[in-house]
Amino acid sequence: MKNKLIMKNKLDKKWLHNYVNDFYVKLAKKEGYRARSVYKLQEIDAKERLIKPGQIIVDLGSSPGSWSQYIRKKISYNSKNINGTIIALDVLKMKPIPNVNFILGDIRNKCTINNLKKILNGRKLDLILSDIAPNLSGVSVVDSANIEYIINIILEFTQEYIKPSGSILLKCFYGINYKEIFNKFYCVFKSISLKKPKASHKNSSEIFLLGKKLKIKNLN
Ligand SMILES: C[S@@+](CC[C@H](N)C(=O)[O-])C[C@H]1O[C@@H](n2cnc3c(N)ncnc32)[C@H](O)[C@@H]1O
Repeated sequence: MKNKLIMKNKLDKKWLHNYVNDFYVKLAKKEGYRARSVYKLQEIDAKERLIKPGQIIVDLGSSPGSWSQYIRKKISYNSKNINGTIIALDVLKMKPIPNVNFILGDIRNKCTINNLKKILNGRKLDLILSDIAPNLSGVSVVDSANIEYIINIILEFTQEYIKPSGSILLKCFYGINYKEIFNKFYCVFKSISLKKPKASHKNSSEIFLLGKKLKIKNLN
C-alpha cells in the first residue's frame, strides 16, 4: 500500500512537471486560451478552413472553453460582436464567453439535445465540433461502450441538424470500435479524413474524424 502511494506520488509529480513544461500549455497561457487543446483545433482549421464568419457552430464538450474562445475570435468583427452563432455544451460548467450560448448538460440526456434544438430554432448547423472526452471508469468494455454511445448520439443529431454543405470534426479514440464509426461516417459524408494534430499527445489514443458535406439528405 505504502509502495503504491509512493509510486502514485511519483507519477503525479512527473505528470505535473510535463504539464507545466509543455510547449502548448505555455503558449495557451501566453495567448489567453483556457486550454492547450485549442491548438488541435487551430491546426486542423488552418488546413481545412472550417470556421468562417456567418456560420452557426456547435462546440460539444466545450469546457473549459478554449475552442469556443478560438471560434469567437475567428468570427468576430469587433471586440463586442460576432458574425454568426456559437452554441457551446458541456456537462461541466464553463466560465462565460461573450456571444457564446452555453448549455449545461449531458449530451446523453434528451433534454440537453432539446435545449440545443430550442436555441437553433429551426436553423441548421454549418459546423459541429466535438472534443468530448468522457470520464473513464478504467473498465475498457464499459468505457468503449460509453464513447461509442456518445458518438452515435452526435452522429444522429448531425444527420438531422447539419446543413447539406456542413462539416463535423469529432474526437474519437483508437481502441473503440472505430472501424464501425468510420463506416458510418463514410455512409453519411462525401469526404472523410483522419486528423492527428501536433498538440495531440503522441501516446494518446485520441484521433479526430473530419466529415464534410452530406451524402444523403437530412432526416427531416
Ligand atoms: C478535452 S475536454 C474539452 C476541452 C475543450 N475543447 C476546450 O478547448 O476547452 C472534454 C470535455 O468533454 C466533456 N464531456 C464529457 N462527457 C460529456 C457528456 N456526456 N456530455 C457533455 N460533455 C461531456 C467534459 O466535461 C470535458 O469538459
